[in-house]
Amino acid sequence: MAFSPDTSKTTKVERYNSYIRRVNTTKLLAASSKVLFRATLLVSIVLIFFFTINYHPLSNSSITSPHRHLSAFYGSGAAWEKQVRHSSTPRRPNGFSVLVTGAAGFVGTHCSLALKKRGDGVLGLDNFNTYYDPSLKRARQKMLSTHEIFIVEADLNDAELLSKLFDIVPFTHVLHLAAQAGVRYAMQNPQSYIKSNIAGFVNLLEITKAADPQPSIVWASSSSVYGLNTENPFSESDRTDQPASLYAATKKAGEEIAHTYNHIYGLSLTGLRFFTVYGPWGRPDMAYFFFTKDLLQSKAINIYKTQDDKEVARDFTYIDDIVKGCLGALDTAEKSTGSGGKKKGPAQLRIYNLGNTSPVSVGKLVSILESLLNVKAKKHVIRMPRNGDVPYTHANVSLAYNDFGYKPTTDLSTGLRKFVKWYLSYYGIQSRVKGESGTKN
Ligand SMILES: O=C(O)[C@H]1O[C@H](OP(=O)(O)OP(=O)(O)OC[C@H]2O[C@@H](n3ccc(=O)[nH]c3=O)[C@H](O)[C@@H]2O)[C@H](O)[C@@H](O)[C@H]1O
Repeated sequence: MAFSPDTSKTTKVERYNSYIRRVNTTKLLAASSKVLFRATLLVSIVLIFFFTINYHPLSNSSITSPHRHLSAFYGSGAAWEKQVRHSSTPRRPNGFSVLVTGAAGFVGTHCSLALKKRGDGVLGLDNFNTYYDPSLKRARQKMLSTHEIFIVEADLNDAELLSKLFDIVPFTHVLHLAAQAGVRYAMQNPQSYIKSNIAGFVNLLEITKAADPQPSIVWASSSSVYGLNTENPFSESDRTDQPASLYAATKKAGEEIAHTYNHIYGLSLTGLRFFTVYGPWGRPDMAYFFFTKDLLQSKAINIYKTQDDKEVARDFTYIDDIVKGCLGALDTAEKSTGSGGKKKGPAQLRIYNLGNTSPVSVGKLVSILESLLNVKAKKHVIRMPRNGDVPYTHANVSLAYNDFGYKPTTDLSTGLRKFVKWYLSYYGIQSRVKGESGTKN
């Protein structure tokens, strides 16, 4: 018989020890789950508090919006609703009621004014982000408010607020100009382009598709969609599948997204490809604007040339011509065919170039500014950095001419003269230009 030790005592002791261990573990688990529960509760409270205070759809490291309240804040209160209704009510028979997104922006401000002046109702929407000097946006807002145009401060991605606006106002049209602009900045802050130009646009389309009545939408695409296109001039039927920058790619994506919402929901959509728009109240991030600033401060400027040492040129288009194009597109926009998100028939889908049809080199632009400002530029002619820029743009506008009589009438010298006059006046700079007032009004 094999030796077998008596294990009955040791087994009892082990069982007892094991029991004690289990009891201790259970106690420990209970205690730790209490601690865990409390910690989770605390973290949740902190997180809820943090997002309530700080969440903003456009928040990112380099662009901020000062308006960080919840949408419920904007959308509450009888006084607020009264302003929304008052601003958006047309004052002419059969006038439009237009929601202008990006109303504190350059093109948005000019279009809002033009619509209001002819008797349409205009409600603005803008997030007043810091991509460029927000004080200029505030000054535009102030100017619009003297014409009884109210701007709601909110982001395109704020679905709750947007639906509230559509609950209050039966908008006939949306002029969608809010976007992350700038070709070269897309390399620094790519996400801001996705947030505004894609997510924001889709959010707007989701709200408008569900609105009853559905408004007609006119929106800003860009000449940059032509990218590396070599046809000259650029026509709407040319290829646009070679964007040179993320900005261009998001605008091109917008055109495809517009197709989808038109196809599924019957939204009437018109995209306008703007060609380098300039003029009074313009954008400080654009070359003509910061060249003016730098020339006046005797700073050197970089003038780009192509990789094969050719001059870079743009079809610079004056703001008043663009405004006429936007109003023409709104006036000829057919009604959307859906209601409450259901398509009832085919709807209009359009794309137009809005350019000047007359490209001018950047060198020529600088020499016009030199003569208007009466200064000599310190020019550095350098090869265009590989940052999304294209060598030239040139619009064929015959489609817009045929459909709504679009005909640009302002040449670059005339337009820049008006810009310089505004610039000197706005910044209170003593004029060196004969006959120009340099006092801020
Ligand atoms: O049509 C559009 O859809 C776009 O137009 C505008 O882009 P662009 O045509 O690139 O205008 P802008 O930056 O003023 O540069 C003008 C010229 O100066 C050259 N340029 C620029 C900077 C510089 O330091 N030196 C220089 O030579 C530069 O190479 C270019 O040839 C809008 O900004 C954009 O948001 C979008 O709307």
